[in-house]
Amino acid sequence: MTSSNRRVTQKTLQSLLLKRFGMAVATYFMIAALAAVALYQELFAVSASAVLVLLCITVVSQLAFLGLFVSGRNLRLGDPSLTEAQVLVGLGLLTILIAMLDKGRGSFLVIYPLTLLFGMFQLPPRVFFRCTALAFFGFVAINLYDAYVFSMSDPGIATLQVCSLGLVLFWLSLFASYMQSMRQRMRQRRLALQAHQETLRGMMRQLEDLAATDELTGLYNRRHFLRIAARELEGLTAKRSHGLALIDLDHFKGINDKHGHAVGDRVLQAFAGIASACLREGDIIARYGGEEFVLMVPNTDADAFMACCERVRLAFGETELAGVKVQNLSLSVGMTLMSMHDDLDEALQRADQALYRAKRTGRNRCIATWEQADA
Ligand SMILES: Nc1nc2c(ncn2[C@@H]2O[C@H](COP(=O)(O)OP(=O)(O)OP(=O)(O)O)[C@@H](O)[C@H]2O)c(=O)[nH]1
Repeated sequence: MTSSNRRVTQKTLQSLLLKRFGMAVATYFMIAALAAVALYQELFAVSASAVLVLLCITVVSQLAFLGLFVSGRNLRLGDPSLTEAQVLVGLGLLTILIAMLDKGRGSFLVIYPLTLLFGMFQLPPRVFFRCTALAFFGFVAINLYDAYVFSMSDPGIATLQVCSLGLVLFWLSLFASYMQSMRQRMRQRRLALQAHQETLRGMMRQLEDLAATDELTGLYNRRHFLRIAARELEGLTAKRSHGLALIDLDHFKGINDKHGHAVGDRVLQAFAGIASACLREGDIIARYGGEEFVLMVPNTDADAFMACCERVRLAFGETELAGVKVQNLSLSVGMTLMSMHDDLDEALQRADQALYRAKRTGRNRCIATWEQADA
């Protein structure tokens, strides 16, 4: 991943985490409103100033989280979402709030599952179970303490509250682990699907290559050449020209007749290798059919194009096949230049006429249409 990509991903993650943090803060506001109602109804066993101290602790804890998110320090931690820490702080504050209450505890118990919901999709099942256990034992501890100091107002209701909280939290743990396994399965399916897509894309690429390539020589085939040559011609500007050449191996029938078809094939392959080695990246060579090839050299002029074709001709003349002595290998070339608004078929015809002239005047030579015009 590039550093700019990483930065974009981190920014998206941070804004998502800040949104979630905003939701948590909104929940704190709602609980504070509920606590205010309880205070008004005189349901607290402690003074209003003790409740105020708890409120201040809550504000400080949330400001600490906000500071971590805004400064980006959370990104240096193992879990940048700080989910476990936020859930634990939430559960701790809630347990203290409940401990401060006298009769209204039952109403605040529903906030335990609400707090735990924040961690349900994020926390691993083991950690989630630990959080629910802490919430449960925190509440049990409050009641045990009340019993110890003989301040339990209604032991029956307290027992019922402990049991119902235990039940709800146990169910929540099971549900969380079920949700996690569902997510895991979905992620595995998505990965498998991505792998299938990649294989399909690879197969498509192979098919495209096969459809564009001549099997024997590995060069482009005629159909593909015509397609890319037309595209190159479209992009041609007024002051530039492309070179187009038809290349025909001389007396190829004789090679086949004398050495056999297999050797003829090797000569065709040797030509493909030599021509590719002589050309530059961007030059387009293709098998036009039989022992005939077509070459397009983009953005060239008469001299440079002639030099290029001569290079191929001379290199092919020096070809040696391992294990067979094929003598006098040569080729003839018909060349033309294409300018803007030129027609590809017409240019191919011009090159063909030049090739015909090269054959007629003795083979093993490059003849250009502009030379015909000069002559
Ligand atoms: N080995 C082999 N031969 C091929 C292939 N395709 C075409 N040929 C042969 O190439 C020969 C071309 O012969 P001609 O068109 O008479 O041309 P030439 O013998 O090269 O004569 P000039 O072009 O006039 O120099 C034919 O015998 C075809 O059978 C191929 O894929 N492999």
